[in-house]
Amino acid sequence: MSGAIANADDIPVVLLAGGRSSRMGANKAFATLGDQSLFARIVARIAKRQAKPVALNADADWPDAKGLTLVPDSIPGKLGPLAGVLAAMQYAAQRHPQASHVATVPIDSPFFPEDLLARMAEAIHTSDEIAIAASFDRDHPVFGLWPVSAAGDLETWIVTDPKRRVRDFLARHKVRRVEFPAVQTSIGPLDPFFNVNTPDDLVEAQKWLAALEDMS
Ligand SMILES: Nc1nc2c(ncn2[C@@H]2O[C@H](COP(=O)(O)OP(=O)(O)OP(=O)(O)O)[C@@H](O)[C@H]2O)c(=O)[nH]1
Repeated sequence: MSGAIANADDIPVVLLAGGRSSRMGANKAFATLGDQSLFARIVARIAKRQAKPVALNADADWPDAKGLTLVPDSIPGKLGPLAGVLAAMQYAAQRHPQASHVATVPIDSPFFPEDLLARMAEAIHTSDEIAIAASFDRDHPVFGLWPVSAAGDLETWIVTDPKRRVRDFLARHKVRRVEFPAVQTSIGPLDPFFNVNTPDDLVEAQKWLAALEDMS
């Protein structure tokens, strides 16, 4: 059954790159994996099979946005990924008024599925539904399709809910969870949403990258 969003290419994509990178100790977007920064790798991975990213949600002093529109959080204070989701929704409402949804992709998950947006778009049936990615029975809401119409509710929730738990926000809306399979590699099954938070994660990511390159 096809959903209300027929073409994933029409969905604006915003990269989430705010936050503190406190576990990495330096901005993880510029950590090097293989011969590229995570940031460059993610931009290239999206552009390969899916819509081109259009905006980068990051601090206003970001050094080089690679031609993407820079969209800082509208509520300051590094309040977490949902503050980036809100900025993405507000950006889409202003700059892509025909879009019912905006997609968010975090800057720290270099192996996300190439069919991510297509499958997420298929899962959405009405313009007010949220789609989030899942793997190994765990949700990854930073990979989401967010209804632009929910921006007001999200803004109110961020400002008024002191805990700002993502699952509490999701509970207020109709959510489609889209489960993605593990990627089989020579060293074992890779979670496609493996994310790089620490220097040790970066070492592990290098191993997964080598295993993936062995297979290609
Ligand atoms: N816009 C925005 N994005 C955020 C914020 N916090 C985290 N993110 C993004 O959300 C994704 C997941 O971030 P986390 O790893 O949970 O948090 P982090 O602040 O980047 O890193 P830690 O300080 O190590 O927890 C990444 O893509 C971050 O760039 C925020 O306050 N604003």
